[in-house]
Amino acid sequence: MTEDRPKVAVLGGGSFGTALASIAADNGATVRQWLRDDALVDEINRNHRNSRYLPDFAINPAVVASNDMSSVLEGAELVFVAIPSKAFRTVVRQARPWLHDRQILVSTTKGIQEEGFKLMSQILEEETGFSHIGVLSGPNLASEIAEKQLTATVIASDDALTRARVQTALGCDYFRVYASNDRYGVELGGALKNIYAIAAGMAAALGMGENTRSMLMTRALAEMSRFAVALGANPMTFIGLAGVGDLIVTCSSNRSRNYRVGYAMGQGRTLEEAVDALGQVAEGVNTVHLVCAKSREAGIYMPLAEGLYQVLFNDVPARDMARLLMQNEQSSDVEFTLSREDVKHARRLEGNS
Ligand SMILES: NC(=O)c1ccc[n+]([C@@H]2O[C@H](COP(=O)([O-])OP(=O)(O)OC[C@H]3O[C@@H](n4cnc5c(N)ncnc54)[C@H](O)[C@@H]3O)[C@@H](O)[C@H]2O)c1
Ligand SMILES: O=P(O)(O)OC[C@H](O)CO
Repeated sequence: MTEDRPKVAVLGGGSFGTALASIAADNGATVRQWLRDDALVDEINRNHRNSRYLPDFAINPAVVASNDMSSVLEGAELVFVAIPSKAFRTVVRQARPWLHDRQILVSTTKGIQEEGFKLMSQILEEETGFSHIGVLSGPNLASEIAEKQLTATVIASDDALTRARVQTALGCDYFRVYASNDRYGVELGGALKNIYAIAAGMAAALGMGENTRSMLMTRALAEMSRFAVALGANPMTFIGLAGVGDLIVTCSSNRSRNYRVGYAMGQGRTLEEAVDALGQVAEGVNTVHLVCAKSREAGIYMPLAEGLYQVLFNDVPARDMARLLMQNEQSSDVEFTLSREDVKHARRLEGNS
């Protein structure tokens, strides 16, 4: 019976918003999807296709698209916001008149706002003041979800109702939803891994080997967790799907937009050419800029992010940067068990003996 079905709204007509809307519909929800583009609205409603963002995907016909925010949000119990970080606050403000505090609001966006280094769920909180707020993040390439490849994600919230409602609305035989109460860590993990995916794409284009790829991902994880812990996240979150899980998929797949930007640059394209050719959002380009500024300000050691910054914005060749990074001071493997300072100290003692 239609009345018993959860009512879900998805804001955003890109690849992830479209994939998510279809999962919720497959799972029995009544789903409305908001997007700006009239032609795309029409295509989704008539042909159940989104040829701009997910051309080969047959969208569940129960998804109804509209560019009218009020009709999309009317009666919605669960609202997913899948809008790139640069436009996130603007769209939440547009939606605000039709949002209310009994709704569950969930960000799926893996980016950071420049002003105040705000994560998207913090923007949801600031713009609404509501308490049922969460973040959905994990190894979730939209195009694989569209193929119904078996996939898992994380709903992170300190609100138990938010976690349970999202697990019920999205969990199905091809999509598992795990719960976390470290919203900040899960959200930071999703944003940070995009930086290293760009570097991994570059390394692949330059023909670097599997040892190199493994070193890059593992040191990326050390760097991400160092940064996140300095900002108050739980380091254990980074051994989960939204940490190492998302890092693995994004650093390994040419379906990742961030990886593709790095790959194109490794083949000799400029950053501008690589981003233009993509035609979709690669959040990591902006994130590396913001994270490097933040880590310099807070004194957090981030050699990989800094190296990538030099390659992206100061024209340092990627291969030269890789060589420079290999000459850095020898350090600790897992610094939560052996600190970097202890390694430095031992090396000083050795030098003096
Ligand atoms: N695509 C994925 O595989 C995937 C998976 C997980 C999370 N995400 C995250 O989801 C977020 C959204 O990504 P996506 O993949 O759907 O992006 P996308 O590039 O496929 O599409 C972006 C969508 O946002 C819309 N948009 C942009 N500016 C807008 C504005 N001012 N007002 C209204 N709409 C606007 C575009 O028209 C488009 O419909 C990203 O932050 C990304 O990190 C993406
Ligand atoms: O295509 P990307 O690089 O934005 O990555 C998509 C998802 O974040 C993968 O989990």
